[in-house]
Parts: sequence; structure tokens; C-alpha cells
Amino acid sequence: MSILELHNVKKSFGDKEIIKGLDFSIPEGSIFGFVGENGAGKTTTMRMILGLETIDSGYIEVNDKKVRYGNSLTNQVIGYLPDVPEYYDYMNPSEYLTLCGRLTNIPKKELPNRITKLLKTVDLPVNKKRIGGFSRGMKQRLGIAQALLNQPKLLICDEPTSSLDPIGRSEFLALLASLRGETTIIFSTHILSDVERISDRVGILDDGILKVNDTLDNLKNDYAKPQIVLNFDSKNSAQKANVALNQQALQNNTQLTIVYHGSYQKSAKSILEKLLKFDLVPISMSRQTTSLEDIFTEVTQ
Ligand SMILES: Nc1ncnc2c1ncn2[C@@H]1O[C@H](COP(=O)(O)OP(=O)(O)OP(=O)(O)O)[C@@H](O)[C@H]1O
Repeated sequence: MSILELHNVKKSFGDKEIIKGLDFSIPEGSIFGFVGENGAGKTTTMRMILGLETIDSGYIEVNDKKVRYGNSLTNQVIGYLPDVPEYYDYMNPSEYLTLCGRLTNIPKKELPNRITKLLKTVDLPVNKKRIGGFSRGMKQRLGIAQALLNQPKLLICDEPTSSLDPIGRSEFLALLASLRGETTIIFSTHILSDVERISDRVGILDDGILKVNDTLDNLKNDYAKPQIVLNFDSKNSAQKANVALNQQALQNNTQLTIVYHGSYQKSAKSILEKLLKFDLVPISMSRQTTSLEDIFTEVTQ
């Protein structure tokens, strides 16, 4: 079952068509990595899902209900972490979450328990430390606690890791991954390794349409272009080796890259046999699989 469905959604700003017909759905329980170059329209799409932006044509459904522009009822099942969450620096996390809970009408009796549990989930202290003294990573984690306060079915995060250092990013991704199964997550990013780390599904937005929407495993199979990379001790040896291989390889200085088909074992054996005939021995040989970056480049070229 899908928690989110977009049906031929189009959106222009002035005479510039940004979203040219988005048609996709996100199955319940998945972590969906929404990727695209700067300005591709990721934030605009998320804002339309939240009813914060008008839709020119088409429609969006969340949990089987149509999204309406301005204070959409569908937001009752959505948690949202904007790209730059704003806080009252003088508050501590419990005070801030209490304020958010009151504004969203969470029953007063339930609120303290939920807050204690959530602060534990996002690994923030329940002490009196003020938000003003928090690191960016802590602020993003507090943002997730706020987004989870209404126990949403769908969690939307807009570029949640782009301002974090590697440790903050790692901790944040681990937090998102720990929510797998509890809520469906859509997060936008242009950090492809983040998507590879935690997403089940990937959508690539390019030129106003979703060019790809599939599981990472399927994408890797569909776009598989397995390569063998050989390194030699000199440019000259690499050149000679390429002659021995009938110029099959792409040479970059001391490195040769060969796209192979079928079995790795057979291809590697045949390459080595050809090289050894000429006494050419590579200093290293490795098999490379398709990365999301390769797929992204191919799709958006
Ligand atoms: N309110 C607006 N008025 C006019 N143009 C807008 C408005 N909002 C967004 N745009 C334009 O729409 C395009 C898509 O912007 P959007 O922020 O959705 O892209 P994005 O994929 O989220 O980019 P980034 O990764 O840089 O955040 C951009 O060209 C942007 O300048």
C-alpha cells in the first residue's frame, strides 16, 4: 500500500515550468531517497506534498486523502523537518517540544511521556541544556523529535544532512535508519552516499520529471556496468598492456578500465592470460560495481 501518491503534478514559477508531471508513489514502510541536482525541484515537491505550495495541475494523496493547499488535513499524519529548522535558543529541548505539542493539540497527559521517549530515541539529554548551545547535529536530531511528536505515518526531511559534519551525518543517518518500519521516510539530498547507506528506494528528479523510481538493488542491476580496473607501475606499461588487450581498455595514466560482460572470473582470467603472454603484470587488479553516482550521472546526462 502507498502512503504517498503524486498524480501528474505540474508546477511553474512565472513562465518557468519546474515540475513537468510527477507521477509516483511511495510504499508504506520504505525509506525513499529523493535526489536531484540543485534547483531540480525537490523542495518545491515536498512543499506541495505539505500543502505549503499550490499545484498547477494534477493532485497529491497522502494516506488516501487529497492534499489541499493551505493547512491541509493530511498534515495530521505527516512529520516535517525543514532544511533549516528554527528554534527558540533560550529553551531547552523539553520546553521546545512541549510548546510544539501544545500547538498541535497533543493531549496534555500524554505529552511528557512522549517527549521523554523521543529525546531518548534521538539521543538528546533530558537535562536543562539550552538549544542555543547545541551543535548542528543535535539541532537536526531535535528537529526529528519535533517531526515525530505527532506519531506521523510519513516523515519528510528536506536535505537533513547537508549542513552536518561526517560524524553528525553518520549519527543522523543511523537515527533515520532506526525509524525504519515505524514510519515511512522521504528525504531529499544530493549526497548520494547517504542515499546508498539507508534508502530502500531511490527517486531521481531531473528536468522536472522523476527519471528513476526503484529499489537500489534493482537500479544497480538495471544500470550494471561492471568494470575491471588494472593499475600498472608506469604509463608505458599501461600502454603496452592496452595493446596486448587489443585496445579494449580506457587508459588514464597508469590505470586501465575495462567494461566486461558475463562472468568476472572468466573475464579476469582472459585478461591476465593476455597480459602474461607479454610479461606484463599489473600491480593491482579490482572489480568495480555500479555506484549510485554512476547511475545518477547516466540518468541526468
Ligand atoms: N517561490 C518561488 N518563486 C520563484 N521561483 C522559485 C520559488 N521557489 C523555488 N523556485 C525555483 O524553482 C526551482 C526549484 O527550486 P527547489 O528549491 O524546489 O529546488 P531543489 O531541488 O530543492 O534545490 P536545492 O537542492 O538547491 O535545494 C529553482 O529554480 C528555484 O529558483
